[in-house]
Amino acid sequence: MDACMKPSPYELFPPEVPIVFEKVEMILVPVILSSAVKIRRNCYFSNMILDAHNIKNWDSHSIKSKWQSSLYLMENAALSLSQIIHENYRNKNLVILCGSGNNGGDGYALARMLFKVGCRVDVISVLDPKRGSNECNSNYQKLLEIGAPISQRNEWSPAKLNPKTIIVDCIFGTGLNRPLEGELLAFIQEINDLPNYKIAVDLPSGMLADEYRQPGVVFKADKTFTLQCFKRCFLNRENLLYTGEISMVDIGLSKDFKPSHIEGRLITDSYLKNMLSKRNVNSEKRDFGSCLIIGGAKGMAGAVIMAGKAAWRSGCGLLMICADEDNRQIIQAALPEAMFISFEELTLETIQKARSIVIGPGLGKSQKAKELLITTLENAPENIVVDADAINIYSSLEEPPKLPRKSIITPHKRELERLIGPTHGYEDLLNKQKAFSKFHGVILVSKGPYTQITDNLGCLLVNTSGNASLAKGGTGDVLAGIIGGLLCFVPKNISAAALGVYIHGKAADEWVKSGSDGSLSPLDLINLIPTLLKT
Ligand SMILES: NC(=O)C1=CN([C@@H]2O[C@H](COP(=O)(O)OP(=O)(O)OC[C@H]3O[C@@H](n4cnc5c(N)ncnc54)[C@H](O)[C@@H]3O)[C@@H](O)[C@H]2O)[C@@H](O)CC1
Ligand SMILES: Nc1ncnc2c1ncn2[C@@H]1O[C@H](COP(=O)(O)OP(=O)(O)O)[C@@H](O)[C@H]1O
Ligand SMILES: [K+]
Repeated sequence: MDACMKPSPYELFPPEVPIVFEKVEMILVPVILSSAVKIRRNCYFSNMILDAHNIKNWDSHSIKSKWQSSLYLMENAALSLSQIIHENYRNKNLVILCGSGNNGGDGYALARMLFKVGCRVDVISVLDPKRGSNECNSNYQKLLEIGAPISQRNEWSPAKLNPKTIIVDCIFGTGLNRPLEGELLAFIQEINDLPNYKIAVDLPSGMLADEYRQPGVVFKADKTFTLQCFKRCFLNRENLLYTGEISMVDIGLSKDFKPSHIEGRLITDSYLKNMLSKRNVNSEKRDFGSCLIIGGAKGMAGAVIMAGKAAWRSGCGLLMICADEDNRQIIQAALPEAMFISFEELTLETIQKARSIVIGPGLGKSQKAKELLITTLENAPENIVVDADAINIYSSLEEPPKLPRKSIITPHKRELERLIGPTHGYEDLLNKQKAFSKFHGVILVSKGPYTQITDNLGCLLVNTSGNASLAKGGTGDVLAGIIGGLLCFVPKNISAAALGVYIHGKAADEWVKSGSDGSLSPLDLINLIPTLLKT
């Protein structure tokens, strides 16, 4: 490509990572009708991660092409918000804190809709609406007209608030352009000290939409309902401290908007739907390839057993486990589906013939492990997952062998730092992760909440499934196994990585629907794979 020609954001992403508007059917209570009636409504979520400039342009574009007036768009945004808040919190007392920009406008419109259907809402004008945006002032007037209770900030004492009241923050959204100061800063600090459950609309106030590192005081929400798309600042996991759990709300922005820059894309349910296909009636096991798992040093058989079970459930046709001879019996008893070979029995032919390889779970850091890693990397096909101890050994080598192109490396935070070197803050980490992916031509899966995947093209994919129940020993082995299994038949490695992290997280999401988040065992994830892969 001509060096002067910047690729469009669409060219940057491979075709197998398309922009999608995902349709999700939600059952909602239409608050403007009657709370007894439930309707089904199709919501659309974009998987684009955008900066504040592009979000603003998207709003303006949608107003011009679809809504005609920004008030109509705001009305629709508030309608979606009111439906979700009514559905989840209708029996609670709410206090809505409103600023003077359009985030404040959302707050006044939201309060009107909730007030009309009998919710207990108090509204606090944190900033003077009359000196704010037209949309804010107009919605303030509409709320006044219906007689809803509105107080000014200086008339209201947060300290007297009932601890059970939910605080809804509509003070600042994407328009905040500098850290909070003076009275506002002190006000947010006072609110943060309260024990109440807190919700932020679009962004927690004080959070700068484009900044990975927040320089000032930010509202600390338990839940953030963000409008239409995932914001750049959410990429830094440290900001989860302020956002709490993030949910996206469809506000009806038009689908034909072309942003000038896309930070990355979210991995959502559409991946699962697009990637899965039924097996042909005349399939045979070799069509799905064999997955070879190398790991399981003495005393660490469990890691390869879990990775193997996960690969098996994810659809590979044949499974082979290569582990320490001492583990032969336990592995064969636990995984009769797999063939077993010891470290000594591993030949170059076995490595070269495998459709996919997972190396690392329970591998240990012995001299033998080191030799196995080097031989495997030098001879493996490109369908390889390098995980756990294999990453640690690789990072410690003075002259590491070349990583096979498009291999998938799955470090958690500490392993990532061993691989790419020490980092200073999220921006540095992301830049180094991207640089590593590009330089080595590999796919790096940085694990954790919102697992972030980078590839050789500079593409950033962010997973939306999963929860803290995954913070447990052994769940990483399961992930490596799932990706290894998928690599046997999913055509592109980036898709196998994205699909793997999504399924893994989704299994955890399914688990917490019925079990407590602390009780998950990695094996529970494996048991959930079959239903998630059902086409
Ligand atoms: N029509 C639209 O454009 C829509 C906007 N929406 C909402 O509008 C929000 C963005 O609205 P705005 O652009 O009005 O921005 P905000 O509502 O975030 O408010 C920004 C206002 O605060 C001022 N300000 C910035 N930093 C400040 C600081 N540190 N201290 C004091 N004042 C400060 C700015 O000058 C501006 O007037 C979104 O987050 C979203 O909630 C939604 O209603 C959807 C439609
Ligand atoms: N708080 C969290 N929210 C979502 N996912 C998490 C969280 N903590 C851990 N995970 C996921 O759990 C897995 C843990 O992997 P890893 O740390 O390698 O575990 P182990 O080495 O013990 O198998 C990763 O897929 C990671 O993304
Ligand atoms: K807000």
